[in-house]
Amino acid sequence: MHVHVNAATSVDGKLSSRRREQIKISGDDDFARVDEIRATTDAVLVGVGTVLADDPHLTLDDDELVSAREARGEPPHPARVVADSRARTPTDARILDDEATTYVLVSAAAPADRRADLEASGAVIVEAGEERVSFPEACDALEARGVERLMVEGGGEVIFSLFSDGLVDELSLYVGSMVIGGRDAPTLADGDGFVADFPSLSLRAVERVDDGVLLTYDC
Ligand SMILES: NC(=O)C1=CN([C@@H]2O[C@H](COP(=O)(O)OP(=O)(O)OC[C@H]3O[C@@H](n4cnc5c(N)ncnc54)[C@H](OP(=O)(O)O)[C@@H]3O)[C@@H](O)[C@H]2O)C=CC1
Ligand SMILES: Nc1nc(O)c(N)c(N[C@@H]2O[C@H](COP(=O)(O)O)[C@@H](O)[C@H]2O)n1
Repeated sequence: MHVHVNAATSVDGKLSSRRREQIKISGDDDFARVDEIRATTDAVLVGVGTVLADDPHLTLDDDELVSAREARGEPPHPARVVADSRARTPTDARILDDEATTYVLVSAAAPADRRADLEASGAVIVEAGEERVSFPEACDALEARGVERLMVEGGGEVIFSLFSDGLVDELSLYVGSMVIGGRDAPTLADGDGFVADFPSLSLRAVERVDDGVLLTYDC
């Protein structure tokens, strides 16, 4: 499986503010670029923190990209995936509408009633891990369901775990020209942080996009 992480940060590396509310960091051209990456993937993954904070939809905005996928014999939108160890995703979350398949990755510790509620709301439950979602197991389970190309849109907890598990193949990072600040504001890679064996990336491209910079790395 190819795992492509895409995110937008402020100059100081923040994904959003300390209020953990969605902030428009990207400009129009960068959002169009994100749509194009989504269009080439089989599934788009976020953590439950992003679902609770942003209530994202994770489908394609551009109808021409939808038509091109259909012409290739693919579903109109990539599947949506949420890493949600205890099945906390709200049943009225936008990712649970019927526009695309939605996988909810849970751990063995997820309560049975919450799993049933999410299944009744259209989710496909995939168990991977004991207390917390195990991404290596989850990737195998998604691959068995036909997901070869996985895009990850955040947030910082999930991105850290994927780097920690050595699962990231590619990173595209849009750095917008704003300062957000805040010691408690989420950053590109949160979690416990590394103290040794820091993942070292290989810079492939640097490009000006909108009023910011797009950095592309092989990982
Ligand atoms: N600018 C940008 O590009 C983006 C910004 N954001 C912003 O980021 C913030 C949300 O980020 P964040 O709070 O880090 O949330 P995440 O989206 O990273 O979700 C974190 C949650 O995912 C669950 N999870 C399940 N398995 C794992 C695992 N193996 N490793 C890590 N987490 C796991 C955990 O909850 P549990 O234990 O219950 O499973 C955890 O609390 C919001 O403010 C949002 O607006 C988000 C995406 C993109
Ligand atoms: N690329 C990018 N730039 C920003 O400025 C952002 N705030 C985000 N956030 C991500 O986009 C998701 C919203 O997706 P929908 O438009 O609802 O499909 C959000 O949840 C973050 O993952 N991304």
